[in-house]
Amino acid sequence: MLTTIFQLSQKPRQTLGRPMFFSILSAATQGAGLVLIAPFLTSLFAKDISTACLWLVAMSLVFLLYAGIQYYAQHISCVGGMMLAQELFDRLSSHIVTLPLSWFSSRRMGEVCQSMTKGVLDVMAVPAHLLRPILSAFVTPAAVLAFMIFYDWRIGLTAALAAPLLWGSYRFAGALAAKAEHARTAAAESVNSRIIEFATNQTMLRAYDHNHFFSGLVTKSMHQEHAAVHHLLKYGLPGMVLFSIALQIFFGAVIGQGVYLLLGGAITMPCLLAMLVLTVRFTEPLFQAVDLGCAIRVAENSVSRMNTILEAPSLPEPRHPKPLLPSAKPELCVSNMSFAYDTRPVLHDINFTAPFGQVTAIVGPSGAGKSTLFQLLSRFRDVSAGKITLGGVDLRKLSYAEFSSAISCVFQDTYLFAGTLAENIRMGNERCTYEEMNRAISLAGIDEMLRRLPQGAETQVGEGGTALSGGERQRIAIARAIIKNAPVLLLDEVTSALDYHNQLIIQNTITELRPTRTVVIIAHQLQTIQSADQIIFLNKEGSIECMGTHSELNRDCPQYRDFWKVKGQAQDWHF
Ligand SMILES: Nc1ncnc2c1ncn2[C@@H]1O[C@H](COP(=O)(O)OP(=O)(O)OP(=O)(O)O)[C@@H](O)[C@H]1O
Repeated sequence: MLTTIFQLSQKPRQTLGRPMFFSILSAATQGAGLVLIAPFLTSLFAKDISTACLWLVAMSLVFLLYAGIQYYAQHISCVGGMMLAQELFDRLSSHIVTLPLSWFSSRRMGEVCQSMTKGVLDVMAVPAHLLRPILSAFVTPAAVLAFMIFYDWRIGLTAALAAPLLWGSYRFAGALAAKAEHARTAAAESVNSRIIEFATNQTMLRAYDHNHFFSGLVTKSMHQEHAAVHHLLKYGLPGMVLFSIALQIFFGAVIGQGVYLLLGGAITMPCLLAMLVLTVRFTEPLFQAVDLGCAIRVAENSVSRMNTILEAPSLPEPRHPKPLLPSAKPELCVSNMSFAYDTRPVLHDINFTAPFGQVTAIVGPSGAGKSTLFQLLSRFRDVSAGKITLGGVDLRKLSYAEFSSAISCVFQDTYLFAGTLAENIRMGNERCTYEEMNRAISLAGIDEMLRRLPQGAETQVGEGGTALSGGERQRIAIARAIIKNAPVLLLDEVTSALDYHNQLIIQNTITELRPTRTVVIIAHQLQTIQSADQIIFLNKEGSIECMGTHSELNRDCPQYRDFWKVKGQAQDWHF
């Protein structure tokens, strides 16, 4: 596991190397201090008080040195642990943002949440709290064992022969619990996923009075986690018992041989006492290691889960020394493009160009693939066949930074971050001037709304923008996209949450932005797209049925005409 953490860390010397070095030094000094007990006891029993005093002073000095090294080791271990936690968090978050959307699912939310919170803390505990006792558990007994062999080779040899038995039972105890620990972590992730769903879908759950039903599901997954913990205890306990038995055998063997040698006159009583004291000190760190075994396995599991996330392939991110986009007025071009979710084809042989300075609208019946096309244009997914180019460059060849600076998106589900309205708008361009901000606010039609709020743009929007209406959230998102000032503007259902008055404002905004942007809109409202320069009409099969202006399609494309007729009838429905 340490090798894996070494590989995961970008500064392994600070996070693990130095803590390890000083932990080993501290354990070796502890071992040296412990072995001095033997000559001290021997001199004491021989009534050689002055030599005993000398050994006592030597022992005190070594323990003083040990205390100093241990303090320093503890300090740099904690610092190393915190650095490691920060590094892992940064690595995970910067990798997650490069993953294709297809990687995310409800189950994965639990995995990501668990890895980025508890997982990071579990791994941080390795250098911060576990490394030193675990290393002591090996280094201190090894130092004591070396001295025992030196002091009396027969007792030392017995201890050395018993060591593999201890090591074997330690490994066995670990292996037994590791599998159960894996199941427990999976169960904990499942609980996390359920809790995230429970907390984020309160509106729907209340609307359908399903809170009781869903909290039952949460409770069920919690019971599964409890069962996994019981399972872990069941499998962890026999290993620990076996290790304790192995320790008792070891202890018994050393005592037995010591007494045998004493009775035969081969060693003296002080020598036996010194050996027994050393044996006790030999076993102490081992007991501690078994206690910490569970924490080590938890950290091992967390490391392996983090690796699974970090090894998930990112959307390819090409790097170029120079920007590739040749034009500041790029057009979006979709050529022979098809897309499938896994094996399920959704879009077939799509061909169209969205020119600069024009508005291209994408319409079609539900399930035709409009949102999928939007995700492909905004490169949240990669096409399965064909290509999408921006300014003549394949999107897959553009770096994330270059692509992102060329495109701004407004999504159907607008999310605002906890903070002020101004902060949320400024996310589009943190360096925007006061004038740019005001222009975006006015273009998005939120100036009147801001005037009504007592704190204006400094009003807190709440997490997710809960303090605002759907339409207000959408207009803030539009202001955020305008302020970014990217040459391509992608809008998904922007007017869906707006009343007629605000729809008109947004349409005027689009008209005003049109000369300086390539605008692509996914629209469900007839009035939104009537003035579009080009309409792409997708059919139920996910192919382009026809394209042209509204009047051209109305004249030449019966499916388009029928589509709006049915939609118009639906809009005219009233109770
Ligand atoms: N993540 C996904 N995995 C698998 N299939 C999906 C996924 N998302 C959408 N689909 C399927 O792809 C097809 C197109 O969906 P899409 O959401 O793009 O249609 P749409 O035209 O935007 O529909 P609507 O107007 O109802 O929002 C649908 O049949 C849908 O079931």
